[in-house]
Amino acid sequence: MCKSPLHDFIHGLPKCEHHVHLEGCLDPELIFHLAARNGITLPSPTENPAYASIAALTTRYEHFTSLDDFLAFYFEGMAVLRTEADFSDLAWSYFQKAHADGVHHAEVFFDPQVHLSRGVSYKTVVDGFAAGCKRAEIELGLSTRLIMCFVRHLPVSSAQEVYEEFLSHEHFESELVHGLGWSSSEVGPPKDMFREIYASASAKGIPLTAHAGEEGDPTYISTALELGATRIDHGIRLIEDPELMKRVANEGILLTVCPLSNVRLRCVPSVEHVPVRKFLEAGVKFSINSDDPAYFGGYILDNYCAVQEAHQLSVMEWRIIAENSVQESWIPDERKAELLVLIEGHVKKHMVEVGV
Ligand code: HPA
Ligand SMILES: [Zn+2]
Repeated sequence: MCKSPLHDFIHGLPKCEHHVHLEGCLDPELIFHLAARNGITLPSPTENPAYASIAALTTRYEHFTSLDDFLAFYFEGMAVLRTEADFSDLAWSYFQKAHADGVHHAEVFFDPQVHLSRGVSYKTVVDGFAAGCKRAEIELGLSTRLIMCFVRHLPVSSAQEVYEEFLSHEHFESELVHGLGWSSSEVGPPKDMFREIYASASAKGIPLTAHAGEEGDPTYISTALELGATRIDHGIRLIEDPELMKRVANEGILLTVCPLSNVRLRCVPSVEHVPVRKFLEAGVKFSINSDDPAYFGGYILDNYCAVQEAHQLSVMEWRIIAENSVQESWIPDERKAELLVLIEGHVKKHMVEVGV
């Protein structure tokens, strides 16, 4: 909870989340619990003292030194997920928290390559996550979308395999998996490593996004756009290239900004340095998201609150953020219209309460 007089308004503001990795919702307690349930040996504390206890692991997460330092824990942690129930329980626990934070629509990432590499099938992963999504739609009234991410630290051939599996499944036809993205290590592997896959997916009209401009410079963003991404995950380093920033604003490309993630991964020294105001002034559309909430110290409302404490936004600025989040969601116009009505009603109610 933040100290802002707008806290209740921000809490109740209808939100869309576009950048959350379901595997990033696996908190230390659940890691230890699932390791025991599935008979999986976590790294021994002599190998890595962070695994000495739930408390030690939680404390270690407060000291990531970079994206890759975090990713080592993230990929190690997800090894405890084995059964369809593990995946559906994890998704359901995220959706309950998101719902409590005022989320009405959530587009959620998952990383099948990493699960396949340890013998868990694509079907187990997708069926489990999809069951969690369905439950959230029925029991909580959320709309949801699954976005499959390719990871940049594994060979392109592994991404190609999972892309073919995605195309061959009924999931593709039924749009159970709605869009594609890429994530993992940014600086190091070739910027355009997914060129062929993105060209093929673009030609099929599949919505595409990409992690870029988190640690990497703005050329990572321009490369992602050149390859067909119509949305950019993170993108905070866009402010270093004013010309590209104009293009992103003119084309209405959404940045899915994750303030607490940026601080924990040392991309910025504090939330004050996340260029929220510069983006608002330049007309760049962005949403505010949690990324890997179990690792970065907060879910979506914590991120909204951190932005409010750092940037003191007005009701009208929050309205713009909320409306842009709806407009750039990958949902039909009718659903957008429903969500825009909710936002308008929420703003009006607030105005009446404060006597404006
Ligand atoms: O913030 C991130 N960046 C890149 N890859 C990721 N995978 C999970 N979270 C992230
Ligand atoms: Zn991410």
